[in-house]
Amino acid sequence: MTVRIGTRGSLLALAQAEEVKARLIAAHDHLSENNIEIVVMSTRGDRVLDRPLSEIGGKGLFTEEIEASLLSGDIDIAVHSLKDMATVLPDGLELVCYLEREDVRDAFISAKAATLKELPKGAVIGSASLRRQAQTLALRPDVSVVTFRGNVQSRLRKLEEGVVDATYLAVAGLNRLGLDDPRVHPIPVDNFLPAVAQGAISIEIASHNQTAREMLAPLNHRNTELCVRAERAMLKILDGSCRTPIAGYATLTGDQITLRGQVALPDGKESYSNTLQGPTQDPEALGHRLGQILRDQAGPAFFAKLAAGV
Ligand SMILES: NCc1[nH]cc(CCC(=O)O)c1CC(=O)O
Repeated sequence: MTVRIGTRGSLLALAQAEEVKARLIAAHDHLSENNIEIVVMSTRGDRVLDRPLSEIGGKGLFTEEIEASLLSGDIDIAVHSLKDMATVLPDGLELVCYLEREDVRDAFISAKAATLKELPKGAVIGSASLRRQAQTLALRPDVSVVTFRGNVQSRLRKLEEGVVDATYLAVAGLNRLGLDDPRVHPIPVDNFLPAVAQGAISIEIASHNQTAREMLAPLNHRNTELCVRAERAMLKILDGSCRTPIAGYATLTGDQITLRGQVALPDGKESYSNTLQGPTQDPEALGHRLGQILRDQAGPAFFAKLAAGV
């Protein structure tokens, strides 16, 4: 039997698929280079590069083709950056495995300054993430944020070409690619709360695929799973559409999860944050509660402004 791993074709996605392959081989005597195949797929999100993700319709953008192949049995498992995954999966699919989370922080990337604060007045920052845009404008209302998409390498190239003065990338992605660059300045999470599930790799299977489920069980990192489940439950309450700037980060101490969350307007002029603790028995309940608290805190006027496209 050959195990087929589906993935997107970016260098980061490939590195993540290779990591899962190596872990499977290490965990199972019957698996080797000879019976695990990495199947590279192109998704709509990879092909449309000239528009912000929030405009093309975030949900399923990077996953549709891969998920169809899981359901048809053309592949057995799919490896994803969990932060790119919708909170509700199509029927018949499941996330069954979470690898230990990498560095969760964003990095500020610039040759001109080590922090956003030190950038010259009116600087131009490239980012397609509404969250990073909102967090940036909240700290520096004078800068402009321009849409800036593409894979990690192409974004670094645009920085080199001087298209922008700075950009952001997740430290996890840079680490997985082995990129060590003097322009990379990790930002403390307290100053710039990361995206929900940032730094976590998750593995999706068709629910009926018992073989895949059992094969992946030894790869699961329980603490990561509990934290990202709480984060994603919060995200689900606040917005499934990717049009709301949302940040969330959970940590675990003993049997308690501490979950921090934030919602903001894209222009950075309004932002609401809160922190809540709850037991590891029910990460979803914690996420739901914090999501509801943030929704009440922000109030109907906030969501009306969001809907109006402020
Ligand atoms: N949205 C693209 C994406 N999805 C996952 C990562 C980085 C790795 C991770 O967070 O797991 C990135 C690039 C980035 O935001 O810098």
